Amino acid sequence: MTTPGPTVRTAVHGYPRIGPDRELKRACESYWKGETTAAELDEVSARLRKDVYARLRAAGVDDIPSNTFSHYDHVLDTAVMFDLVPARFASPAAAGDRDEELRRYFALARGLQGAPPLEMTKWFDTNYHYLVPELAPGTRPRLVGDKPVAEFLEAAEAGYRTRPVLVGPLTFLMLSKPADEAPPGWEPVELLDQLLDAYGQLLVRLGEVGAEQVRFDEPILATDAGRRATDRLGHAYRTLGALTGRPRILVSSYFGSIGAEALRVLKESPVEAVGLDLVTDAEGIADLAAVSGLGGTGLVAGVVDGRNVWRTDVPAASATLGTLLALTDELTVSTSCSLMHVPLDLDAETSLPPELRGALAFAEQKAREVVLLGRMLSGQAAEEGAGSPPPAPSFTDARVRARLDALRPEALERPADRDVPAVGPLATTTIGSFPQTSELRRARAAHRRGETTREEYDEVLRREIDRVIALQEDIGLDVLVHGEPERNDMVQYFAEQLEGFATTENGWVQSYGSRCVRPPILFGDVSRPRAMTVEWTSYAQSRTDKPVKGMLTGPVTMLAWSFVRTDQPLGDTARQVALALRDEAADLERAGIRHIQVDEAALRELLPLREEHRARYLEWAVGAFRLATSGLSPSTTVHTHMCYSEFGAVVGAVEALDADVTSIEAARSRMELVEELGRRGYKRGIGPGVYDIHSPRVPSVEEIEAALRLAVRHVGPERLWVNPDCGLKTRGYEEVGQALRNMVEAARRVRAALGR
Ligand code: MET
Ligand SMILES: [Zn+2]
Repeated sequence: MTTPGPTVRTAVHGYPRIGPDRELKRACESYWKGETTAAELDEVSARLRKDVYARLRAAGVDDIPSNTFSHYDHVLDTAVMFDLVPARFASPAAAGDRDEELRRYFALARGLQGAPPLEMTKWFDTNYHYLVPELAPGTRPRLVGDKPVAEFLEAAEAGYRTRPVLVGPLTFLMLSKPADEAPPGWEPVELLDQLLDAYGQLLVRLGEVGAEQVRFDEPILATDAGRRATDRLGHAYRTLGALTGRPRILVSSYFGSIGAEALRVLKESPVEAVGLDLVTDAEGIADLAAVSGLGGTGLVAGVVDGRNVWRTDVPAASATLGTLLALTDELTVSTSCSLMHVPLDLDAETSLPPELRGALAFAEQKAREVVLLGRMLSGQAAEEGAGSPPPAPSFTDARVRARLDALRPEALERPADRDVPAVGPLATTTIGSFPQTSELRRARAAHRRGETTREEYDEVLRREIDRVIALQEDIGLDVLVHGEPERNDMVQYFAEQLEGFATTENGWVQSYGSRCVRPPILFGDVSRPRAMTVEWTSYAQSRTDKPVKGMLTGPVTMLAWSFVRTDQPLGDTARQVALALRDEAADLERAGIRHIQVDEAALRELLPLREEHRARYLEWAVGAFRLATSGLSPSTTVHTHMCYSEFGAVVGAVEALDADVTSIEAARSRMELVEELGRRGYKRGIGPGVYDIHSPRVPSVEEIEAALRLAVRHVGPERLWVNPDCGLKTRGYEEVGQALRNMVEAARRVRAALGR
């Protein structure tokens, strides 16, 4: 058991960068408000970086990454460093003017008067958002920044020999989008050679200052498009590899396997090591076998899950690593991806149930798992490791399982010829939430701290509902909502009330920029002890004669925005959530609610990165939605809502969900999806968002009218619903009132023109 093995190194891809107490969020926000200076912000950031290095060293990690810190986003950092900044933002600041430099950086992320920010989109299938660079044929990448060099030197000064991490050139270009001025058909990846020059300069520069190894992250290789780009991959790393005076190169991918073809290309290229995610799918090992191992190329083996919160099954991971020893001369134990996707430290959680706590590992604990595995592999920790218990215990509930088993397939179908009562033509409604005012937030915080009674807090909520109902009646909307004032978050609100979920006190994860979320932990079989929304929805209904729409968060979205158990397929877990929602929907119906919306905001987000996995996913995702909604009477109107417009990949799913009304973002995509649905003969209701709620701008009656006329042309007036493109919770009442009035007026005009 204690035979000394080869020397094995340990590494992590990255670490939470927001700080143990979300220091980065606070520091950025005060800087934005002008309360602090650039120097003060930089000081906090430097402290946070050093804290990460210190934690990783204390855990015993050998290869500590640098340049994984960011003030907002690592893709944005890369764009700025290579001067890939759209013309609507001012030209580079005079060297040395740090305040100017930071202002421009944040302007790209947050926009300026007259200069909308870069688009934000999800980083692969995670809930982290990156900023999308805009490139055009005339874009000239050049190295103008030195963030990786400066952070390497800063770390070195503090006594840490780090490994700088860069977003790889292929991933960077494939995640960018063509700027408006780019000719149709042009793709950012055509800038590869020019960008490689700039990357090359940076690489050599890093070598000059003493970096021994640089890691290039190429997660794009986990997608179909990335896997098809192996020629470019080979070209990029042959080019970078040929530079003299360069550090060693490690190319890492994550969020899925990269396929044998990409692996072969990297093995044959001059790069010294390849990093693979061996957690997300089981294919990585087969790929390694298919290329007969890596031989002299090092392997960084991601065996500790970087994006979920469960303890690693140490014996199993250790066995995997044992196999890998035969496939490379140089093995490094690592995480599957950056730990920025999990909370920082489990020790900060004091009120989790102990049996659950014992099954969890956050970033701090995961770094230690990596080190333990490394020691076991090199024979230094055999006993320790062998004694480690298996991970996540199963928390099962026989009643939930029995109920699901007993469901007959007929129970999952609503009659195809159902005829829900018409509200339209051009029925007007909203997506659910109304502005979360500071008064509401204060009341919630005070209640959480125990400073107010339940009754007092409920009274605040009832007053808010009164106001939201009165406002909607005044505006003249057709189907009203209660406004969701009781919800801090559309997932957490339900997670707090369902069995099988736990919520954390400090489990913050960066979602974008300074925005952090605390994903709930779905650890056991899910059930609903009592009704979750009926009280508020019924109260709202009691205040108006217009129909009030009940609001539930759908099963896929509940999963997408939580950390989910891995001891059973996601689809099985989704069914349990769906069953609880089915009960809730039934209770709403029994309470007289005639419209029920089940939001599937994240249906697109969980869509697998690779086409070949999509059909299976859509099957269970659609099945879960149907399970949640099919118990309702044929005369209840089932609504659903999705938050995105690039819709090709899921248009079939929209039809399959079989909701009576689907609201979806369309404001920015010129009603393309309505056209597509019209073409396909879609026969249910559709509510293309008629204006973009992500901006405070109030849309004019005329522009909404134009959008509606276009939509009427494609699907006719009867099935067309009129609504904003998402919930209104992030907006203010002033703009919301005006925007909705304009929306209702636009609908009235279009109806009048149709003689209705
Ligand atoms: C992100 S989708 C939001 C849907 C939810 N009903 C809301 O209006 O806020
Ligand atoms: Zn939405």
